[in-house]
Amino acid sequence: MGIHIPYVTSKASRSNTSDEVGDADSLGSNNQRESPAKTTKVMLESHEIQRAPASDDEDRIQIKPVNDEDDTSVMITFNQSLSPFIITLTFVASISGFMFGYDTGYISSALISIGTDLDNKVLTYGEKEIVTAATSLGALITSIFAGTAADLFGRKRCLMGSNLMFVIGAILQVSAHMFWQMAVGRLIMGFGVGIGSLIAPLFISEIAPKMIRGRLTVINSLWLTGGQLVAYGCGAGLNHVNNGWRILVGLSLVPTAVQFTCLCFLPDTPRYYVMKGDLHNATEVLKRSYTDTSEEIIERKVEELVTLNQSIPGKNVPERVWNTIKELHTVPSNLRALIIGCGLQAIQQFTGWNSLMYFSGTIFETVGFKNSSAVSIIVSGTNFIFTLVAFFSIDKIGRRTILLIGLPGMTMALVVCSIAFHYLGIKFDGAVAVVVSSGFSSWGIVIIIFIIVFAAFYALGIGTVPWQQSELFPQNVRGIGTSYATATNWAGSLVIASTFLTMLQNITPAGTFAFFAALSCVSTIFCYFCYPELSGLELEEVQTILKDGFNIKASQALAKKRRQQVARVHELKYEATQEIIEDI
Ligand SMILES: O[C@H]1[C@H](O)[C@@H](O)[C@H](O)[C@@H](O)[C@H]1O
Repeated sequence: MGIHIPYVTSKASRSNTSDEVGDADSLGSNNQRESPAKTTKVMLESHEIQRAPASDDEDRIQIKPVNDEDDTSVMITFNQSLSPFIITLTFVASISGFMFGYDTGYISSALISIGTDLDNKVLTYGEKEIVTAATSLGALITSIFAGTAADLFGRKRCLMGSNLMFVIGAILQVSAHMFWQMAVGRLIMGFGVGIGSLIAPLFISEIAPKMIRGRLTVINSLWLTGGQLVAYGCGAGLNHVNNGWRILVGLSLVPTAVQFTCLCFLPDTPRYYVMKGDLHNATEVLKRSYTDTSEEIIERKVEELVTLNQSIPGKNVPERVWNTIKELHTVPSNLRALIIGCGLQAIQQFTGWNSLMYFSGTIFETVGFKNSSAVSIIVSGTNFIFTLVAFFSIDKIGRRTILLIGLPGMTMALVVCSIAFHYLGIKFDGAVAVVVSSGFSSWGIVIIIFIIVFAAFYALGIGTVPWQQSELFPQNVRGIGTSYATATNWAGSLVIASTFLTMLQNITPAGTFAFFAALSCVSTIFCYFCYPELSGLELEEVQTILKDGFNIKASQALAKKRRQQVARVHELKYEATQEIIEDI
């Protein structure tokens, strides 16, 4: 029994699509390789299906293997549902996301419950800023090197190294009685956070089937925002427990231990094995990832990875690193990718979200809410829920669209908060905030509501999209390119964490929120002009889009077309399955 799935040739697809996508198609088809016009056999749900040359244009599946890394991805996608092995790898790698979230989240409650436990005195605003910012500083330092380290030592070993940093950092904090020990513990924990924040999305993007790469990467963000939520929840629960903050820090050892143990039994990514010349392990991992895919396709996939690996120039490691850095800055499409990658990460941080993450307890206490932890849970819960909304919309609605909904929404919410803070009238008496109109205020309610609205728009767009950074860069500069972008994230986080409370004091809360609103507004303009729609695009298409400009219109047309094609593949898959069922 055979079902005919018409074969695609790039020539045919080009002639078919030119009027639909105009510029986009001519951009997308530049470097396409001709698919062999021969009959290929593929397996669908253990039944043999034949791909035959198409006789008429209408029936052709217009998916063309055009990317820089895997001609085989389309075939694999056709044959393969998501395997338990890929799900396991994704979830284990995402524990780093959880650690990122938990470690940046617990500090808000800990700052309140530490009381006089360190140096027998209440922490000043400056000391609070140092303890908070130490983690961002640590993360900044390691994120600069983590991309190169991942290529040298492997993604898995880097993640395991980050686990060790988490353990050392947590032990130092749990046993701290002096402010400086606490700060050093936070710094070392930050080393782990920086490595994990870069490697986890990279790891996931390297093992994910292309068509759902966006979603699987958002799983890491879901764990991240989930980690923040859990930290707030535990923080609220332990608020009145003596030394509760020590338990809060100690709890972070659990996910670290789980990840380390799991990683002992799991492999690295196929791409890393190929880089090391270990083709046997690369093949094994691919086989376990794509259990329904034929050996022939797996072999071709490995060959493609090998070809790509050879395209990185240089005889030895330092030369290759140097050439990669040069290529990142001198190839125009890479430079544009870098501008977008770093730009989005900078926007994510400089629009102020983390000031709420780190200091929401302090802010809500300032506006008169006694149960500040409960409000913080609502805010981080909103962040989590809207990351879930992003998970469902990032591939369907598209990255650019959700960004351009999110940023104006954030601007509006920040403007309202700024106005409300103005009328609430907060003054600083030394380091202590004093609300001018004491008692319960309706402006306080407005602030809480619009901070929640801000959280929703943030999580939907800019909180999630920048972590898709791996797709911006071609394989040969991906490690270093994502390192730059991640380092930008942590540099921004560091600046915000170390200046926010000082800003509140010096330019007032109204001024601080107005400043963030202005940055959100400028960011909307940046994204409107510079961020193309990348959902559903093959990686080489991303490069081609960025070759001679940001090509927004062309990218939108191409993304739309790719979505239609994927829908058509699913339709065909369904029809084929139906036919098999009928035959039985
Ligand atoms: O994407 C994440 C997420 O939005 C977190 O809530 C935030 O704290 C991080 O800084 C950010 O990178």
